[in-house]
Amino acid sequence: MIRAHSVETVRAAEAAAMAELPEGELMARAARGLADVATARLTDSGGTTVVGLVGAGDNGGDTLYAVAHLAEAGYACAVVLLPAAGRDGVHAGGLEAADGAGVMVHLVAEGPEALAQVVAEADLVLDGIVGIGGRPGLRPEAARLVDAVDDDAWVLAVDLASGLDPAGESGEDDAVWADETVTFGTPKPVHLLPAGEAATGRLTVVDIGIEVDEVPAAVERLEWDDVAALWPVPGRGDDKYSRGVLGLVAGSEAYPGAAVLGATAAAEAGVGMLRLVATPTPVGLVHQAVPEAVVGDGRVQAWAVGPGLDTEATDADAVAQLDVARAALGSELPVVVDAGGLALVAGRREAPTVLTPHAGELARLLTRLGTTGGQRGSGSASSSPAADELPAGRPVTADDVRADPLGHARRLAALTGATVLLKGATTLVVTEGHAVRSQADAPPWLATAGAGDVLTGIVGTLLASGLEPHDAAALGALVHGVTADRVSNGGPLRALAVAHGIRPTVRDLLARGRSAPA
Ligand SMILES: NC(=O)C1=CN([C@@H]2O[C@H](COP(=O)(O)OP(=O)(O)OC[C@H]3O[C@@H](n4cnc5c(N)ncnc54)[C@H](OP(=O)(O)O)[C@@H]3O)[C@@H](O)[C@H]2O)[C@@H](O)CC1
Ligand SMILES: Nc1ncnc2c1ncn2[C@@H]1O[C@H](COP(=O)(O)OP(=O)(O)O)[C@@H](O)[C@H]1O
Ligand SMILES: [K+]
Repeated sequence: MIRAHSVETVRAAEAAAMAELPEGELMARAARGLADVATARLTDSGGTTVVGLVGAGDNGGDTLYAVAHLAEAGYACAVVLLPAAGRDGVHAGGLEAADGAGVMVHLVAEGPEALAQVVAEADLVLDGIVGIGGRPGLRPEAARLVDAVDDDAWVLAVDLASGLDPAGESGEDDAVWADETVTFGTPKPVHLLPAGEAATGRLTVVDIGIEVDEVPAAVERLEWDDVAALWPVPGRGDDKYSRGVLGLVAGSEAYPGAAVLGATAAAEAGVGMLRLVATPTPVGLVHQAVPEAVVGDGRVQAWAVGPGLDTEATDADAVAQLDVARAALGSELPVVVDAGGLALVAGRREAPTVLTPHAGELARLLTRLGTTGGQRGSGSASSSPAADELPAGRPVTADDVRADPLGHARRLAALTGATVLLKGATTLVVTEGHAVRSQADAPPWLATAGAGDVLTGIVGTLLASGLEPHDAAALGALVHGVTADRVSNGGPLRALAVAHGIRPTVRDLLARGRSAPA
């Protein structure tokens, strides 16, 4: 599992480590690690020139020392000191090291054109403008230099891409767009959350000897090697009932295919037994595609409610199906609720519940439950001026959710007590009292109709086997995403193919776990 820690945790761990170490040792380790990564990238690309963008804090200090190492190794190195105070405005020890190594030092006072030319010549750019002490956004002089970076240069962000909110809660358009981020000690929330993940690029963690293992993480991400420990594997004493029966309330005369996708996914994920509650057309299709499924209501260990459910339909079959859906939501059994089922969510549910909206569904649900737009989510550290200018009392929109996915997912989790799995390129899993989980395993090809129905089938299977909602949701998102990546293999995919890819994917992930060292 990748664990990201808050800035406060990192500062405390840094202080504890510094108390035990000689002055400057942590920064020396950070700079050495940074220079090693930079050297590896320059070796790969055949690059020879390095430019460091240096801000006022210790992030600039790391950068100055790293550039000094690179100059000593023979690379042509320059730095641009961004503070208006010039040489007096940056880390003194770092500047001394850079001077001593023969690094060319440029000041902002030289003017934007001259500096843009310096930056444009770099094969590798070290972004040391700000780190965890930074406020979101770039100042104009920094933004101009960042714009001047050559498209082919490797942009290496020091600790985090400058301009991003270190907590990863507020999005920021004006930030460095890194090819790679070298972070120290532990990842920070921004590296794993939607607001910062894309600008972070590849994430490399350098060990500098700070201790955070015992401290709760702010954000977690399950990795392939976590699957074996979490995935329900049957034992000798199991039967189909003890493994977990899933009741799938899905499919309608209007959207029959969703039931096939959900049922196929559950069967492929190895559900003990599947009961389908649907109207005649989806029942007929599922009979063909998933002969293992049993039709009709009955005893189950968990429910999956919603794929292709038509809550507007009024014929007798649909009404009977909707009655089962409402009864499932009113029961004390675990439920995963998706698509049409979300329209039936009325508020808090005490039993284990996973809601799996995309941004538009989350917006509609929050609006219906009485939340309004025009303010940021409860989890947001700052409020965006654009959002504040909106009139209070208007409906929450999908754009509101996209601007602050974590804040809105937290709001729904607080309103319903449920685990909220917010779908997107990075899928968030939010449960009150737990570290946020963030999974980014899928290729963009997964953004295709029906993909969500497959996810519901997987998460339902995991709930039926007894997994906690937080684990079922994150593990389901991981397996869904990894399967999509394998099925896509760089090209288009269809939802049914993802469903059919689950079995070999889970088998291979379990085999990895068996061969991994204990
Ligand atoms: N923690 C650890 O274990 C270790 C941490 N290490 C390193 O220290 C870094 C943290 O250093 P830090 O605390 O000095 O803060 P940092 O990120 O350099 O920025 C603060 C400065 O930037 C300025 N500023 C703020 N916002 C701005 C903006 N938008 N645009 C422009 N300027 C802005 C602000 O000045 P102000 O404008 O407020 O006068 C202030 O002076 C950390 O990320 C890591 O790299 C390593 O050495 C090893 C061990
Ligand atoms: N850009 C993207 N990159 C990777 N995965 C994505 C992207 N956009 C959406 N997804 C994933 O694709 C799936 C789409 O599900 P959903 O929107 O519910 O589709 P449907 O309702 O048609 O089944 C979700 O699992 C979501 O996380
Ligand atoms: K930085």
